Amino acid sequence: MSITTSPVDTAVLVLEDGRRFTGRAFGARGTTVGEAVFNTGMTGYQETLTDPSYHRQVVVMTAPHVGNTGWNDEDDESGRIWVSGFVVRDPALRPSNWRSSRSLDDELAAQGVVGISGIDTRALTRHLRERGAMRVGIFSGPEASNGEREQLATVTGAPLMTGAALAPEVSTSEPYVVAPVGEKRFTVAALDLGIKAMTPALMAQRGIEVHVLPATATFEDIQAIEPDGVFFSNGPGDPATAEHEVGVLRQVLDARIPFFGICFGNQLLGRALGFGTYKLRYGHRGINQPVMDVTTGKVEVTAHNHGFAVEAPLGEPVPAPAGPAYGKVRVSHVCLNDDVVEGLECLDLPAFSVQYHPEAAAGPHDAAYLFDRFVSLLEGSR
Ligand SMILES: NC(=O)CC[C@H](N)C(=O)O
Repeated sequence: MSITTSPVDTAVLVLEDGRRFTGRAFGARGTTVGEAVFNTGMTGYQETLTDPSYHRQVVVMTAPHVGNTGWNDEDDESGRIWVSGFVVRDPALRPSNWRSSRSLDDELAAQGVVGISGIDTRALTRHLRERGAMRVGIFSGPEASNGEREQLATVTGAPLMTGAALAPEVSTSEPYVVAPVGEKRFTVAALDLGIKAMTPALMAQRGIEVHVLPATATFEDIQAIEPDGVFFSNGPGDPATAEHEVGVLRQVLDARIPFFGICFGNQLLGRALGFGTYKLRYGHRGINQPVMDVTTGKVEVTAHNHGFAVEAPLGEPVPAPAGPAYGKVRVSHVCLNDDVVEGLECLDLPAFSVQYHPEAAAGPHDAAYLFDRFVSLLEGSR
C-alpha cells in the first residue's frame, strides 16, 4: 500500500468483476486491496475497525452515517486498525461524543488506512449479496486516475481469502497475562488467533487469570501453564488452513481439558471433531443476527463476523466424524436467518464453542451467559 498526502479528493472502488463506484477519498490516500464484505451494525465501528478478524478485508458499512461519535481512547479491541479498507456513505462532518478525542477520518489517515466515502453502499451491498464476497480495491489520491485496466489488474492480483492462513499475522508474538478481577478462581490458556480485548476482560471479570499465548503455541506450552481450561479466540483467514491449531486442539480434547472457542475457535473445534468448513457466499457481519440456543430454545440477538462456517448436521447429536474418542456432538446454536451452524457442543467431552461473539463490546449482550457456561465447565472439571 502506498500513501500520499495529495489533495486530490476523488476515489474509486473497483470490484474484481469490473463494477466501479466513484466517491470521495476518506482516511489515508493511496491504494488498498482486500476482500469486500459488508457489516450491518449501526454502531460499533471503532470495535469493528480494530477487530483483528477483519485483517485483509475491506469493510462496507450499510448504515449510512458513520463516524458520528468520533474515535476514543477506550474502545479499541486491539492495538491498531486491521481492516484493509473502509467504505462509508456519509461520514459525520463533525463528531460529537463526550469520549471522542479525534475524528474517524483523522484516525484512518493517521493509521494509513485507505477509505472511500460518498458511494451508494446500498447498491454495493446488494451487489455483494447477489454475487458473493469478492476482491476489491480502493484507489485515491493520484492513483484514483490510474487506468481502469491497471486498477482491475491490481484487484485481481490480490490474494484470495479462501486458503489464507492469517492468524499468525495478527497474533501476539509474546505471551501475556490478564489478571483476574478480585479473587482468582481459575487459570485459562487462551490461544490468540486474533483475540479481541473484550474476551479476556470478560473472563477476568469472572475470576479467571487469562494466559494469552501466540498462535504458534504448542500443547506443551499450554500444559506448562497447568490451566483449568483452554480457549481459542476469533481470528482472520480460512479455518481449513489452520493445521497446527487443529492438532493442538485435538491434544487438548484428548487430555479432557475444558475447552471454549469463539468464531475461528468454533471452526477449529468443528475441524478437530472431524467436520469440514466452507465459505459462505457473503458471510454474517453485524450486531443484529438472531440465533437460537438449541439447549434452551431461547433466541438471542447476537454480533457476528464470519465468512466461513462449520458443516455439521442440525438436529440430533451425531458421532464426531474424527472418531469414537470424541464421542457425540450436537449443533447447539443455529442462525435463524439461514440455518448456518452457530455453535457446537460435545456431549462426551468438556468442550463447546460458538460462531458468534458473546464478548461483543458494542453489544448486544444477550450471549454473555456463555462465559458463565465456560465457568460452569471449569467448576465441573475440578
Ligand atoms: N471472527 C472470526 O473469528 C472469523 C473467523 C473466520 N476468519 C471467518 O471469516 O469465518
